[in-house]
Amino acid sequence: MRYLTFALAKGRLANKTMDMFEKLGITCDSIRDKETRKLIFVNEDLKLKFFLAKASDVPTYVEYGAADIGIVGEDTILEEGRNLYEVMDLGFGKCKMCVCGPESAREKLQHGELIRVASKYPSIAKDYFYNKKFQTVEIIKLNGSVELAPIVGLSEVIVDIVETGSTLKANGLTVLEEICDLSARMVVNQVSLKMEQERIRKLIYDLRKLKQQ
Ligand SMILES: Nc1ncnc2c1ncn2[C@@H]1O[C@H](COP(=O)(O)OP(=O)(O)OP(=O)(O)O)[C@@H](O)[C@H]1O
Ligand SMILES: O=P(O)(O)OC[C@H]1O[C@H](OP(=O)(O)OP(=O)(O)O)[C@H](O)[C@@H]1O
Repeated sequence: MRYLTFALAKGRLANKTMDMFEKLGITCDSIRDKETRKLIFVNEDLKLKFFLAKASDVPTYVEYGAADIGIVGEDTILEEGRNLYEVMDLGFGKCKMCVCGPESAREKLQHGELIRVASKYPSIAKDYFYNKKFQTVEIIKLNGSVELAPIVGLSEVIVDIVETGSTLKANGLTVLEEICDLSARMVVNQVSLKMEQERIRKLIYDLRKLKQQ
């Protein structure tokens, strides 16, 4: 039997993913070890491999077949636009993609003024404003701590993930428009889904049952 390989977005989703797999009896030695510099973990008995990758790279590994299955946020899937099968909403990692800024930016949005939009998600931001038609925007790509941008005058608004809203609140910002709900998803390589149909379908079936409990 060949190995089935999983690419997990490292960071906050990886632990929740392993919690979910452990409930199905799928474990992996030392993947939880915070000290380890290892990136790949093997379960010999089940013929499974897990590797931890930067979230934005997970869809790339899966599209090229370096991983059969990926677990990643829907934000990353939308942003990367790779050819994948999205097979399951895992029900954790829930948050919203929003346009945020100081209250003073609301009017600029309503009047369709030219605004600068800072985001880790330039493609999602571009699509959102393109579909709104009347708003002209300049998108500025950032790589993190995006809430800084309106505070220091880099942009009028940001497009970013909001979960509890505490980062916005702590920085005097607010949600101005909601773009979409997000959660963690399971994605599958298109060839793997055909070649490993039985094992992947069984996994999806088990995860669905677990979700209903
Ligand atoms: N409050 C939240 N903030 C950020 N991401 C969240 C939140 N809640 C759920 N998520 C989900 O977790 C995913 C991973 O977030 P995490 O913060 O671990 O990595 P990241 O900051 O996107 O990656 P990196 O630090 O490599 O840039 C996000 O893509 C999103 O789908
Ligand atoms: O609504 P909240 O619960 O406050 O969560 C949202 C914050 O969390 C994320 O940042 P992250 O911690 O991933 O750091 P980053 O900004 O450097 O990506 C996101 O970009 C927001 O800043």
